[in-house]
Amino acid sequence: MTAATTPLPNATILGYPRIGRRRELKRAVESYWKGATSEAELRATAAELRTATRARLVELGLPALGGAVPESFSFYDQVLDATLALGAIPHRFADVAAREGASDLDVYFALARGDENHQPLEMTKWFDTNYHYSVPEIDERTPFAANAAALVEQVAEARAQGVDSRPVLVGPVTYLLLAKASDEAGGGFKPIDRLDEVVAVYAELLSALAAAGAAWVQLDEPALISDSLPTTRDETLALVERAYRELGSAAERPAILLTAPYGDSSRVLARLGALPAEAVQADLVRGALPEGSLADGSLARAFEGTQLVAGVVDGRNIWRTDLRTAFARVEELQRAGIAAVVGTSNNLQHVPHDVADESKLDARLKSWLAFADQKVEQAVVLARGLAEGAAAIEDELAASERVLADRAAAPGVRVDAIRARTAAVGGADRSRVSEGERREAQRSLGIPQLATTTIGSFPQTGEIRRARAAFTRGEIDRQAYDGFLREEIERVIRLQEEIGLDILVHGEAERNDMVQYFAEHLDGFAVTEHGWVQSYGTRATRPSILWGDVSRPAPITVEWSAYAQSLTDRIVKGMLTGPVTILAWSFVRDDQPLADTAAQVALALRDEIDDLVDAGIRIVQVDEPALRELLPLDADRQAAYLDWSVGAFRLATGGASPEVQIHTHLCYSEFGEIIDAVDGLDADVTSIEAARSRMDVVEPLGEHGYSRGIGPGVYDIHSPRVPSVEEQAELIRIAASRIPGEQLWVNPDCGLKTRGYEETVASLTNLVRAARTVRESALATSGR
Ligand code: MET
Ligand SMILES: [Zn+2]
Repeated sequence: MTAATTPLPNATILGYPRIGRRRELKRAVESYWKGATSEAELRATAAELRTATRARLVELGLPALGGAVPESFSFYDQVLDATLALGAIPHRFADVAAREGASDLDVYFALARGDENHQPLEMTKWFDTNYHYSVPEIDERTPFAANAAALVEQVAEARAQGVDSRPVLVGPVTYLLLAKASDEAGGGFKPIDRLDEVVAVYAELLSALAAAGAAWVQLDEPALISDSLPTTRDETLALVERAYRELGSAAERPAILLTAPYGDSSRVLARLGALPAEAVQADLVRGALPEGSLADGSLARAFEGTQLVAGVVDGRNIWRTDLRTAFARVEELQRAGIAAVVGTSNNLQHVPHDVADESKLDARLKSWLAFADQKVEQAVVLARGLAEGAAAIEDELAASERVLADRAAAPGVRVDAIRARTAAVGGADRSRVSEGERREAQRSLGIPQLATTTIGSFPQTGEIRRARAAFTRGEIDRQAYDGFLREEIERVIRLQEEIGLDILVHGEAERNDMVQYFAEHLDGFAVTEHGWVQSYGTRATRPSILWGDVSRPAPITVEWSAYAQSLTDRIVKGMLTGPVTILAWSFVRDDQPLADTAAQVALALRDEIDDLVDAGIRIVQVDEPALRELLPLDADRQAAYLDWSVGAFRLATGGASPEVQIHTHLCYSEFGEIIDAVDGLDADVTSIEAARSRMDVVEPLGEHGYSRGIGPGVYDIHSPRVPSVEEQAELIRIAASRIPGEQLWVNPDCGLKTRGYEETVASLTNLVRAARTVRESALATSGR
């Protein structure tokens, strides 16, 4: 490095939400997509948002100078940003890039969303979060050429505002480990094979940033903490060492902050400290320091000349930090001779903007919460303590203690009756009679071979959304809204009868969201007004806050399911969201193990199943699409996780008598990895996503000797395309070649809520015909 490094200030954050306090970016981008605004207008809105963010961060106390303010804006996705910065445009998009007058932004959105002639880049979950990134497609011929324009523009924009910001980029190793080999890649090719070339392009990007005046750059390498990647952790570490030795030796570059967020970096931290990065961040919420490394001085030796950004403020959750404990940890590092500064555990993109925007939350609950802005303030307080001594922040430390004490003692946080009930749970509560006995008992349901059904939701039409909004705003009363929902249910039941489905659903029209709906009806949860968190691109969700002991004050879904069942002779499935998914898609309390929280939710669902059955429901589906998502990245923690998560599902469903058929639904493609866990759920029938992978999962299922009911999806609901009878019949045949017909169910990949009615009816009609075709040909060949 040519310029002398100015150390990072005492407080920083790894990134800030970029969607805008009122989701301004969503509106701006979607309006650009519709052609209602120009690229220049979109760019101007983006610049305004970035400028407002920097100003806000400085107002909250991050120093304007010295690289404390992260430059973490993205139009859509940070991995996609890296793809553009590397010029790594897949060949199949070369025509878009070559198009007359195509701007960088046109190429960018074409990759993200596809167009008439191009499938978009695949999307998948970013580490163990509910954020989805656009998966880079790399092969031997993918071009790499530095395109620093966007990064440089932002640095210049910040400087004009008087802010010396720190550009943020996904690091080279993580980028390539998250990429997939393109369809054109040769057998055996792995994107990471091209690390050296990619590092060379990063070196060019860094030099452009240095030239633009950036003092610091942040390179995120969460790959370092994951066991769920194509490389082992040791291999990943070796790759990171290779890459950063190279980057470190670049002639002209900003100082590098290398981050290892989202998990435990204790095994690698000392070696990261020894790299030529000027600062290294460790997630000290999820992770720890290397055992004994302070006492024996080894960490201090490794970090000589390197700052350690101590990620003590939780960037994944919305609770106020225990400042006293956090401060002690950073001070301890400093006392051990390490140049430690205060940071967050990860980018704050996973939390909402500002608690102050919530006008309807209970004031007491509100005082316990910290969204992004409050987290920044907390980091700033800790930093002041480092600079001026603990006495200078004693008021804040004491206030933080009071918040924790208030939270611990508040009514509803610990409810004796609920605790007594979970304490009394025994193994028997988690087990039903044997699978075989249940199969026998369920014969009375009269379910045919290759039974057809759906996953639960039917299209959420504009009419449904308008009715719900009118009800929420008080424009129509409960009676009118209920009447509307009943009509909707009746319509959906009649439609399914006409299409000829075997097992019906009520359609879930009453649900705004499969988790929030339950959160709104359970004690122990709160919902926010503006607590939006980006899920992917312009999509955001509003996770509920699980703050107290959970119980069910009254039945939730029974009225709707029972009404649907009263309309038809066919079986209507009851439809619940499972305990793990409810936890995964909410902000959960951090004052007790997740396993305990899950058990409370499970008992509430157990009561709901009881009531459903009493009301005449004979099949209940408990959805667990997030089962895989919460699987820890750290292999050592996976067994314990599967144990409690599977246990919670079994506790929810374990009270159902043998003749009640329990279904579950999981939607993700890496199903093969957790077949044992799925088997452990002990559900009678499981529906899974399989259409896009053309039934890849039936192979491992066959090998596993899976003996339960299984419905591999034959209709990909992610697109409006209508799959033909023959196409769906072919998928059923592939499944039937590995799985006995008695076990096989025929269903779509997932719920239909995002689809329109026209394509849904056509696709389901074909699905029912496909099942009939295969049934008939099977009967013909078996001579029955
Ligand atoms: C993301 S899984 C969705 C399951 C839910 N029952 C639905 O049909 O929408
Ligand atoms: Zn699903």
